Amino acid sequence: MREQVRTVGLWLMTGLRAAPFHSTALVVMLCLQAAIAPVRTYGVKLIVDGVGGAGEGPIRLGVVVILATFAVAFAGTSVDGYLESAGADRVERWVLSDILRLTTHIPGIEQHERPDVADRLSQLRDSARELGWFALVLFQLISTCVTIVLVVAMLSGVHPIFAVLLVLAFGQVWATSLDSKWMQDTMERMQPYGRLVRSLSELAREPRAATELRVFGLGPTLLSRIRSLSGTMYAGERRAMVRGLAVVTLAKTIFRLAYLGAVVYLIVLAGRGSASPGDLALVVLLAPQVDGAASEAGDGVSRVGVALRSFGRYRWLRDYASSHSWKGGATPAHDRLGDATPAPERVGGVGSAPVRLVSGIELRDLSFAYPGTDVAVLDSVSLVIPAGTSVALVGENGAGKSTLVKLLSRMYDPTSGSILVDGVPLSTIDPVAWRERLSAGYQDFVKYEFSARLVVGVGDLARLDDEEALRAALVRGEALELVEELPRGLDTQLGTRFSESSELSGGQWQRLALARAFLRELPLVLLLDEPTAALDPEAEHALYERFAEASRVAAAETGGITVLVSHRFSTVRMADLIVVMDQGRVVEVGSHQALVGARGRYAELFEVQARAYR
Ligand SMILES: Nc1ncnc2c1ncn2[C@@H]1O[C@H](COP(=O)(O)OP(=O)(O)OP(=O)(O)O)[C@@H](O)[C@H]1O
Repeated sequence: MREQVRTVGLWLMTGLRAAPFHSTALVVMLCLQAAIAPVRTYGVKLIVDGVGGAGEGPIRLGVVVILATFAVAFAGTSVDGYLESAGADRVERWVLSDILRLTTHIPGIEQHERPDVADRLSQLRDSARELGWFALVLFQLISTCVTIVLVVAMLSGVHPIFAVLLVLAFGQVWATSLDSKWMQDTMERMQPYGRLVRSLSELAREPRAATELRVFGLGPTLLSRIRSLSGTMYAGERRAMVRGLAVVTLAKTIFRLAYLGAVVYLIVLAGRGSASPGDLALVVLLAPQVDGAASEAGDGVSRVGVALRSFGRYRWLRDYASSHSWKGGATPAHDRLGDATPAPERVGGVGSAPVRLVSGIELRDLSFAYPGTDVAVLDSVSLVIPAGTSVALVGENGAGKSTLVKLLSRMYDPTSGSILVDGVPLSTIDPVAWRERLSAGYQDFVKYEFSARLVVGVGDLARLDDEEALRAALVRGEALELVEELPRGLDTQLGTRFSESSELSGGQWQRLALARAFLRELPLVLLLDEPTAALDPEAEHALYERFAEASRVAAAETGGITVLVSHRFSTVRMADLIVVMDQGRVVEVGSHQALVGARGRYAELFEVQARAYR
């Protein structure tokens, strides 16, 4: 119940913050409109009673009442459409930007890599439109409730027996909301199918997948998979729809029969002189209003249910973002989904990042399992990386190299053990400040579809307009010539999405990604995770020579460390320290010469590659 109250609180707060004027004006308009039909019917009753002998007074009042309702209806139809859509747009835009703000401000990447969390986030984005319509949904329900209260009050004034109809009207509301709940549950259950259909459909349209799909003749298979998944989804939804329709029809039939019975009873009373003709007119004219209002209230309740679910997800994201904000420097405990436990306070609070390394980085008995799993991907890793060294991580696929790189950039904190930066636990250093001291290049780099200047400049936004710095980074990334050949040089739009843009090859994109990594001068840690996989051997060799030079400068000036992940031993051998990993453990550490001399795992792997080149 407390959770529900918090969700409703968030709902109201969001509407009032995002569209205060529209929300308030809409409430007033809808309440006035809700009163129109019953009040107008009351005007008719006054006229009928006046004509039936009650005199001119009721007739005059009845006419005034009816004219007033027409005036309010006219004013309402002129402005409420605008209020509804403008208010809904404002709320939707506000919520969408808040979702983006919340997700981008989470320092870690768990929410992107953990399927159950990513699933919830995608559900939330899908329901952003529903959040936008929140004001309309809520206010329509309020308006319908006002109608019901007025109508039932009038009917009870005629005879108390009509109050019983209220109970049956709520039976209708309950049936409609049950119908909606079943439908929502089904749609939620079907959501993974929906997402799969969407991702398969995107795959079929994706230009980068076009060649492979054709070579492997995957088109028909993809199509039949999409059809079968859609079939499963629609069958589930149809079942829920039929079940809901049966319950709603039953409730409506009971209500209408009861109302009919009440009207017949009133006719009998009128025959005995216990009810006026105006009372009879009132009851007959109010019949469709009660029926309509009961159905509308049912729809309103079910839409409120949908909106509450959406706002429940929105609230969950807010809680998740706050418990994963790493306040106090600590990452949250690996929580169960939905149980977003607050981050434990850390003694000493957040530390700032050092400006230079004196002793280096030490991994002390470090183990790590990805959140939501209990497989130790890194297992009791202990390693000392002295300041000013370059270290290469090697090992078979899945050995844990990229995971270690993620931990060094504090995308995650270790499950146990620690990373010490000059003796200070990395988990106590502000992640944003720490990342300002890093730079990185990855194999699966991002192809930002920006201008070439920005593609490189995002590596250090402060130096976006520093031509000299950009040029130096391009030289180091072996990308200067490539940019000079672009139609508008650094200001050329890259990618395929704009008519004036230039598309690059995979290797050319990677050179720009490397230039980006080299833009930040003298980082304390330069992380290179297979950053040259798409380069030709000549470019790769030239690049590593420059990169070795850059690491020497960084080493001398700041004690900076370079961490390189690579499967190519010709580059690995240049590193001061080579770390061989196997199934999450460090199995050998040493220089190239020492490890070849030791005739262990490294020597074996090196020999296999060297033989292939002979
Ligand atoms: N987000 C994730 N969630 C759960 N498990 C993961 C995740 N990312 C990687 N793993 C698992 O962690 C293990 C180590 O993966 P990692 O990417 O660190 O290996 P790697 O040594 O870099 O491999 P490669 O040489 O293929 O790049 C693998 O078994 C992988 O399945």
